[in-house]
Amino acid sequence: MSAPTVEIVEVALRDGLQNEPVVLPTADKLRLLDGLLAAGARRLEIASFVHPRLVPAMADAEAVLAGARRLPGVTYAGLVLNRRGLERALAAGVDEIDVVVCASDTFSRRNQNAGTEESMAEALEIVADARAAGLAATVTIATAFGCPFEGEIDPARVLGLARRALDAGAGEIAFADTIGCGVPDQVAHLASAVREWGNPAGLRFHFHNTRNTGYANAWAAVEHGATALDASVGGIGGCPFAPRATGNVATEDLAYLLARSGLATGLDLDALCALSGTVGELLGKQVPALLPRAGTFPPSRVDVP
Ligand SMILES: CC(C)(COP(=O)([O-])OP(=O)([O-])OC[C@H]1O[C@@H](n2cnc3c(N)ncnc32)[C@H](O)[C@@H]1OP(=O)([O-])[O-])[C@@H](O)C(=O)NCCC(=O)NCCSC(=O)C[C@@](C)(O)CC(=O)[O-]
Repeated sequence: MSAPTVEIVEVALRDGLQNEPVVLPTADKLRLLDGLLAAGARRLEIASFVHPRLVPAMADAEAVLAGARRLPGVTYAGLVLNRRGLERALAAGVDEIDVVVCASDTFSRRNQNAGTEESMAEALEIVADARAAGLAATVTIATAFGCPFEGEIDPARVLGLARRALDAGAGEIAFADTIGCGVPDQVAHLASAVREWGNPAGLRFHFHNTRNTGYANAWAAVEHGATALDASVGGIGGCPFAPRATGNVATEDLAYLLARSGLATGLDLDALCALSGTVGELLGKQVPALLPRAGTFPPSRVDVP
Protein backbone atom coordinates (compact mmCIF):
# COMPACT_ATOMS: atom_id res chain seq x y z
CA MET A 1 0.00 0.00 0.00
CA SER A 2 1.38 3.45 -0.87
CA ALA A 3 1.89 5.95 1.93
CA PRO A 4 -1.05 8.31 2.47
CA THR A 5 -0.50 11.83 1.25
CA VAL A 6 -1.74 15.22 2.27
CA GLU A 7 -1.41 18.16 -0.05
CA ILE A 8 0.24 21.33 1.20
CA VAL A 9 -1.30 24.49 -0.23
CA GLU A 10 1.35 27.21 -0.26
CA VAL A 11 -0.18 30.52 0.83
CA ALA A 12 2.90 32.71 1.44
CA LEU A 13 2.23 34.98 -1.51
CA ARG A 14 -1.32 35.66 -0.31
CA ASP A 15 -1.81 35.22 3.43
CA GLY A 16 1.93 35.41 4.04
CA LEU A 17 2.38 38.87 2.56
CA GLN A 18 -1.01 40.52 3.06
CA ASN A 19 -0.26 41.88 6.54
CA GLU A 20 3.43 42.72 6.26
CA PRO A 21 4.48 46.36 6.73
CA VAL A 22 6.89 45.87 3.83
CA VAL A 23 4.96 45.69 0.56
CA LEU A 24 7.02 43.58 -1.81
CA PRO A 25 7.28 44.66 -5.44
CA THR A 26 5.70 42.25 -7.92
CA ALA A 27 9.16 41.21 -9.17
CA ASP A 28 10.14 40.00 -5.67
CA LYS A 29 6.87 38.11 -5.35
CA LEU A 30 7.56 36.39 -8.65
CA ARG A 31 11.08 35.54 -7.46
CA LEU A 32 9.57 33.90 -4.38
CA LEU A 33 7.08 32.10 -6.57
CA ASP A 34 9.90 30.70 -8.70
CA GLY A 35 11.65 29.55 -5.52
CA LEU A 36 8.49 27.83 -4.30
CA LEU A 37 8.01 26.08 -7.62
CA ALA A 38 11.65 24.95 -7.57
CA ALA A 39 11.09 23.60 -4.03
CA GLY A 40 8.22 21.47 -5.32
CA ALA A 41 5.11 23.53 -4.50
CA ARG A 42 2.31 22.60 -6.90
CA ARG A 43 -0.80 24.20 -5.47
CA LEU A 44 -0.40 27.82 -4.48
CA GLU A 45 -2.71 30.65 -3.42
CA ILE A 46 -0.85 33.59 -4.87
CA ALA A 47 -3.08 36.64 -4.72
CA SER A 48 -6.21 38.09 -3.27
CA PHE A 49 -8.70 40.16 -5.23
CA VAL A 50 -9.79 42.53 -2.50
CA HIS A 51 -9.89 46.31 -2.25
CA PRO A 52 -6.36 47.64 -2.85
CA ARG A 53 -6.83 50.49 -0.39
CA LEU A 54 -7.71 48.06 2.41
CA VAL A 55 -4.94 45.57 1.65
CA PRO A 56 -2.21 47.40 -0.30
CA ALA A 57 0.06 44.32 -0.36
CA MET A 58 -2.45 42.59 -2.65
CA ALA A 59 -2.93 45.55 -5.01
CA ASP A 60 -0.85 43.87 -7.72
CA ALA A 61 -2.94 40.68 -7.82
CA GLU A 62 -3.45 40.90 -11.59
CA ALA A 63 0.26 41.53 -12.21
CA VAL A 64 1.24 38.54 -10.06
CA LEU A 65 -1.06 36.26 -12.05
CA ALA A 66 0.18 37.72 -15.33
CA GLY A 67 3.81 37.11 -14.35
CA ALA A 68 3.35 33.66 -12.81
CA ARG A 69 5.10 30.91 -14.76
CA ARG A 70 2.68 28.32 -16.04
CA LEU A 71 3.89 24.76 -15.48
CA PRO A 72 2.09 21.46 -15.96
CA GLY A 73 0.56 20.27 -12.69
CA VAL A 74 0.79 23.69 -11.01
CA THR A 75 -2.42 25.46 -10.00
CA TYR A 76 -2.81 29.05 -8.87
CA ALA A 77 -5.65 30.08 -6.61
CA GLY A 78 -6.97 33.55 -5.93
CA LEU A 79 -8.80 34.58 -2.77
CA VAL A 80 -12.12 36.32 -3.40
CA LEU A 81 -14.49 37.91 -0.93
CA ASN A 82 -17.20 39.27 -3.22
CA ARG A 83 -18.51 39.21 -6.79
CA ARG A 84 -16.18 41.98 -7.90
CA GLY A 85 -13.30 39.85 -6.59
CA LEU A 86 -14.52 36.88 -8.62
CA GLU A 87 -14.74 38.97 -11.79
CA ARG A 88 -11.17 40.16 -11.27
CA ALA A 89 -9.92 36.66 -10.50
CA LEU A 90 -11.55 35.20 -13.61
CA ALA A 91 -10.13 37.97 -15.79
CA ALA A 92 -6.68 37.43 -14.27
CA GLY A 93 -6.74 33.74 -15.17
CA VAL A 94 -6.69 31.94 -11.83
CA ASP A 95 -7.06 28.15 -11.87
CA GLU A 96 -9.17 28.04 -8.75
CA ILE A 97 -10.81 30.37 -6.29
CA ASP A 98 -11.00 30.38 -2.53
CA VAL A 99 -14.00 32.28 -1.22
CA VAL A 100 -14.17 33.32 2.43
CA VAL A 101 -17.15 33.23 4.78
CA CYS A 102 -16.55 34.22 8.40
CA ALA A 103 -18.43 32.22 11.01
CA SER A 104 -18.29 35.20 13.35
CA ASP A 105 -20.72 37.88 12.26
CA THR A 106 -18.67 40.64 13.90
CA PHE A 107 -15.47 39.51 12.25
CA SER A 108 -17.26 39.20 8.93
CA ARG A 109 -18.40 42.83 9.04
CA ARG A 110 -14.93 44.05 9.92
CA ASN A 111 -13.20 41.86 7.34
CA GLN A 112 -15.49 42.09 4.38
CA ASN A 113 -18.13 44.70 5.19
CA ALA A 114 -20.96 42.17 5.23
CA GLY A 115 -22.45 39.92 7.88
CA THR A 116 -22.10 36.14 7.79
CA GLU A 117 -25.47 35.49 6.13
CA GLU A 118 -24.97 38.14 3.47
CA SER A 119 -21.51 36.91 2.58
CA MET A 120 -22.65 33.27 2.66
CA ALA A 121 -25.37 34.04 0.13
CA GLU A 122 -22.82 35.80 -2.08
CA ALA A 123 -20.31 32.96 -1.61
CA LEU A 124 -22.84 30.39 -2.84
CA GLU A 125 -23.44 32.45 -5.98
CA ILE A 126 -19.68 32.82 -6.45
CA VAL A 127 -19.22 29.04 -6.16
CA ALA A 128 -21.90 28.49 -8.82
CA ASP A 129 -20.37 31.08 -11.15
CA ALA A 130 -16.83 29.75 -10.68
CA ARG A 131 -17.99 26.21 -11.43
CA ALA A 132 -19.85 27.44 -14.51
CA ALA A 133 -16.56 29.01 -15.62
CA GLY A 134 -14.84 25.65 -15.13
CA LEU A 135 -12.92 26.57 -11.98
CA ALA A 136 -12.59 24.61 -8.77
CA ALA A 137 -14.05 26.49 -5.81
CA THR A 138 -13.10 26.21 -2.16
CA VAL A 139 -15.12 27.80 0.61
CA THR A 140 -12.96 28.81 3.55
CA ILE A 141 -14.78 29.30 6.83
CA ALA A 142 -12.78 31.84 8.78
CA THR A 143 -12.93 32.23 12.58
CA ALA A 144 -14.00 28.58 12.65
CA PHE A 145 -12.13 28.02 15.92
CA GLY A 146 -12.78 31.31 17.67
CA CYS A 147 -13.17 35.05 17.13
CA PRO A 148 -11.14 37.93 18.57
CA PHE A 149 -14.36 39.93 19.11
CA GLU A 150 -17.03 37.31 19.91
CA GLY A 151 -14.90 34.68 21.63
CA GLU A 152 -16.09 31.09 21.25
CA ILE A 153 -17.86 30.21 18.02
CA ASP A 154 -20.45 27.43 18.16
CA PRO A 155 -19.09 24.52 16.10
CA ALA A 156 -22.66 23.75 15.00
CA ARG A 157 -22.73 27.17 13.33
CA VAL A 158 -19.42 26.45 11.59
CA LEU A 159 -20.61 23.04 10.43
CA GLY A 160 -23.90 24.49 9.23
CA LEU A 161 -22.00 26.88 6.95
CA ALA A 162 -19.79 24.04 5.71
CA ARG A 163 -22.81 21.88 4.95
CA ARG A 164 -24.48 24.61 2.94
CA ALA A 165 -21.30 25.26 0.96
CA LEU A 166 -20.90 21.56 0.15
CA ASP A 167 -24.56 21.20 -0.80
CA ALA A 168 -24.10 24.15 -3.16
CA GLY A 169 -21.25 22.37 -4.94
CA ALA A 170 -18.06 23.64 -3.30
CA GLY A 171 -15.30 21.21 -4.23
CA GLU A 172 -13.46 21.75 -0.97
CA ILE A 173 -14.16 23.10 2.51
CA ALA A 174 -11.40 24.78 4.47
CA PHE A 175 -11.69 25.47 8.18
CA ALA A 176 -9.51 28.40 9.15
CA ASP A 177 -8.16 29.20 12.59
CA THR A 178 -7.85 32.90 11.88
CA ILE A 179 -6.36 33.87 15.26
CA GLY A 180 -4.60 30.62 16.12
CA CYS A 181 -6.72 29.80 19.15
CA GLY A 182 -7.78 26.30 18.15
CA VAL A 183 -6.78 22.96 19.65
CA PRO A 184 -6.76 19.41 18.25
CA ASP A 185 -10.09 18.46 19.87
CA GLN A 186 -11.82 21.13 17.79
CA VAL A 187 -10.06 19.91 14.65
CA ALA A 188 -11.18 16.35 15.35
CA HIS A 189 -14.76 17.46 15.95
CA LEU A 190 -15.05 19.45 12.72
CA ALA A 191 -13.25 16.89 10.57
CA SER A 192 -15.20 13.92 11.93
CA ALA A 193 -18.52 15.67 11.41
CA VAL A 194 -17.70 16.49 7.78
CA ARG A 195 -16.46 12.98 7.12
CA GLU A 196 -19.70 11.54 8.55
CA TRP A 197 -21.65 13.37 5.84
CA GLY A 198 -19.96 11.12 3.30
CA ASN A 199 -19.35 14.01 0.90
CA PRO A 200 -16.29 13.32 -1.25
CA ALA A 201 -15.26 17.01 -1.33
CA GLY A 202 -11.78 18.00 -0.19
CA LEU A 203 -11.26 18.77 3.49
CA ARG A 204 -8.69 21.46 4.07
CA PHE A 205 -7.44 23.28 7.16
CA HIS A 206 -5.71 26.63 7.56
CA PHE A 207 -3.80 27.10 10.79
CA HIS A 208 -2.08 30.10 12.30
CA ASN A 209 0.52 29.26 14.94
CA THR A 210 -0.33 32.21 17.18
CA ARG A 211 -0.58 30.15 20.37
CA ASN A 212 1.82 27.43 19.27
CA THR A 213 -0.97 24.93 18.59
CA GLY A 214 -0.68 25.11 14.79
CA TYR A 215 1.38 21.97 14.26
CA ALA A 216 -0.57 19.89 16.77
CA ASN A 217 -3.71 20.99 14.96
CA ALA A 218 -2.20 20.13 11.58
CA TRP A 219 -1.33 16.65 12.79
CA ALA A 220 -4.82 16.18 14.21
CA ALA A 221 -6.22 17.23 10.84
CA VAL A 222 -4.12 14.61 9.08
CA GLU A 223 -5.25 11.95 11.53
CA HIS A 224 -8.88 12.89 10.90
CA GLY A 225 -8.79 12.75 7.14
CA ALA A 226 -7.74 16.21 5.94
CA THR A 227 -6.81 16.19 2.28
CA ALA A 228 -5.02 19.55 2.28
CA LEU A 229 -3.24 21.85 4.72
CA ASP A 230 -2.33 25.48 4.15
CA ALA A 231 1.16 26.65 5.02
CA SER A 232 3.37 29.63 4.31
CA VAL A 233 7.11 29.46 3.74
CA GLY A 234 8.89 31.09 6.67
CA GLY A 235 5.68 30.97 8.73
CA ILE A 236 4.74 34.52 7.74
CA GLY A 237 1.17 35.70 7.49
CA GLY A 238 -1.93 36.88 9.29
CA CYS A 239 -5.22 38.56 8.58
CA PRO A 240 -4.96 42.38 8.62
CA PHE A 241 -8.38 42.57 10.31
CA ALA A 242 -7.48 40.28 13.21
CA PRO A 243 -5.82 42.00 16.18
CA ARG A 244 -2.38 40.60 17.06
CA ALA A 245 -2.48 38.22 14.10
CA THR A 246 0.58 36.11 13.51
CA GLY A 247 1.72 33.77 10.80
CA ASN A 248 0.56 30.56 9.28
CA VAL A 249 2.25 27.29 10.10
CA ALA A 250 5.56 27.34 8.23
CA THR A 251 5.71 25.20 5.11
CA GLU A 252 9.18 23.86 5.90
CA ASP A 253 8.31 22.96 9.51
CA LEU A 254 5.06 21.29 8.48
CA ALA A 255 6.71 19.45 5.57
CA TYR A 256 9.40 18.19 7.96
CA LEU A 257 6.77 16.90 10.39
CA LEU A 258 4.89 15.14 7.62
CA ALA A 259 7.95 13.74 5.85
CA ARG A 260 9.42 12.30 9.06
CA SER A 261 6.04 10.70 9.68
CA GLY A 262 6.09 8.97 6.31
CA LEU A 263 3.75 11.33 4.49
CA ALA A 264 5.09 12.42 1.12
CA THR A 265 4.71 16.12 0.36
CA GLY A 266 6.85 16.43 -2.77
CA LEU A 267 8.64 19.37 -1.15
CA ASP A 268 12.40 19.82 -0.93
CA LEU A 269 13.17 20.79 2.68
CA ASP A 270 16.61 22.26 1.98
CA ALA A 271 15.25 24.39 -0.83
CA LEU A 272 12.43 25.62 1.42
CA CYS A 273 14.89 26.49 4.19
CA ALA A 274 17.01 28.50 1.77
CA LEU A 275 13.92 30.28 0.48
CA SER A 276 12.81 31.01 4.02
CA GLY A 277 16.07 32.95 4.45
CA THR A 278 15.27 34.95 1.32
CA VAL A 279 11.81 35.77 2.69
CA GLY A 280 13.39 37.06 5.90
CA GLU A 281 15.85 39.20 3.95
CA LEU A 282 13.13 40.69 1.77
CA LEU A 283 10.92 41.48 4.76
CA GLY A 284 13.82 42.60 6.96
CA LYS A 285 12.99 40.32 9.87
CA GLN A 286 13.59 36.88 11.27
CA VAL A 287 10.79 34.62 10.13
CA PRO A 288 9.12 32.31 12.69
CA ALA A 289 10.00 29.01 10.97
CA LEU A 290 12.34 26.83 13.04
CA LEU A 291 13.63 24.24 10.57
CA PRO A 292 15.94 26.73 8.81
CA ARG A 293 17.56 27.52 12.20
CA ALA A 294 17.86 23.92 13.43
CA GLY A 295 18.55 22.23 10.11
CA THR A 296 16.94 19.18 8.61
CA PHE A 297 17.35 15.75 10.18
CA PRO A 298 19.13 13.45 9.61
CA PRO A 299 21.74 16.16 9.07
CA SER A 300 23.90 16.18 5.98
CA ARG A 301 26.83 16.99 8.32
CA VAL A 302 27.10 15.85 11.95
CA ASP A 303 28.62 18.42 14.34
CA VAL A 304 31.01 16.74 16.78
CA PRO A 305 31.69 18.87 19.89
C1 LIG B 1 -14.55 42.57 0.47
C2 LIG B 1 -14.46 44.04 0.14
C3 LIG B 1 -13.88 44.22 -1.23
C4 LIG B 1 -15.88 44.60 0.16
O1 LIG B 1 -15.78 46.01 0.10
P1 LIG B 1 -17.06 46.95 0.08
O2 LIG B 1 -16.61 48.31 0.46
O3 LIG B 1 -18.17 46.34 0.83
O4 LIG B 1 -17.46 46.93 -1.45
P2 LIG B 1 -18.63 47.69 -2.18
O5 LIG B 1 -19.29 46.67 -3.03
O6 LIG B 1 -19.48 48.48 -1.22
O7 LIG B 1 -17.86 48.74 -3.13
C5 LIG B 1 -17.18 49.86 -2.60
C6 LIG B 1 -16.01 50.20 -3.54
O8 LIG B 1 -15.05 49.15 -3.47
C7 LIG B 1 -14.82 48.63 -4.78
N1 LIG B 1 -14.65 47.18 -4.66
C8 LIG B 1 -15.52 46.30 -4.17
N2 LIG B 1 -15.03 45.08 -4.21
C9 LIG B 1 -13.80 45.18 -4.76
C10 LIG B 1 -12.80 44.22 -5.08
N3 LIG B 1 -12.99 42.93 -4.85
N4 LIG B 1 -11.66 44.65 -5.63
C11 LIG B 1 -11.47 45.97 -5.86
N5 LIG B 1 -12.38 46.93 -5.58
C12 LIG B 1 -13.55 46.52 -5.04
C13 LIG B 1 -16.08 48.96 -5.55
O9 LIG B 1 -15.80 48.97 -6.94
C14 LIG B 1 -16.41 50.31 -5.00
O10 LIG B 1 -15.55 51.28 -5.58
P3 LIG B 1 -16.08 52.75 -5.93
O11 LIG B 1 -17.24 52.53 -6.84
O12 LIG B 1 -16.46 53.33 -4.62
O13 LIG B 1 -14.86 53.39 -6.55
C15 LIG B 1 -13.60 44.80 1.18
O14 LIG B 1 -14.20 44.76 2.43
C16 LIG B 1 -12.20 44.25 1.27
O15 LIG B 1 -11.43 44.38 0.34
N6 LIG B 1 -11.79 43.67 2.43
C17 LIG B 1 -10.46 43.14 2.59
C18 LIG B 1 -10.56 41.93 3.46
C19 LIG B 1 -9.29 41.10 3.39
O16 LIG B 1 -8.56 41.12 2.42
N7 LIG B 1 -9.03 40.32 4.45
C20 LIG B 1 -7.92 39.41 4.44
C21 LIG B 1 -8.20 38.19 3.64
S1 LIG B 1 -9.25 37.02 4.50
C22 LIG B 1 -8.12 36.22 5.52
O17 LIG B 1 -6.98 36.58 5.60
C23 LIG B 1 -8.57 35.01 6.26
C24 LIG B 1 -8.03 33.72 5.65
C25 LIG B 1 -8.63 33.45 4.28
O18 LIG B 1 -6.62 33.77 5.50
C26 LIG B 1 -8.37 32.54 6.54
C27 LIG B 1 -8.11 32.79 8.02
O19 LIG B 1 -6.94 32.79 8.47
O20 LIG B 1 -9.12 32.98 8.71
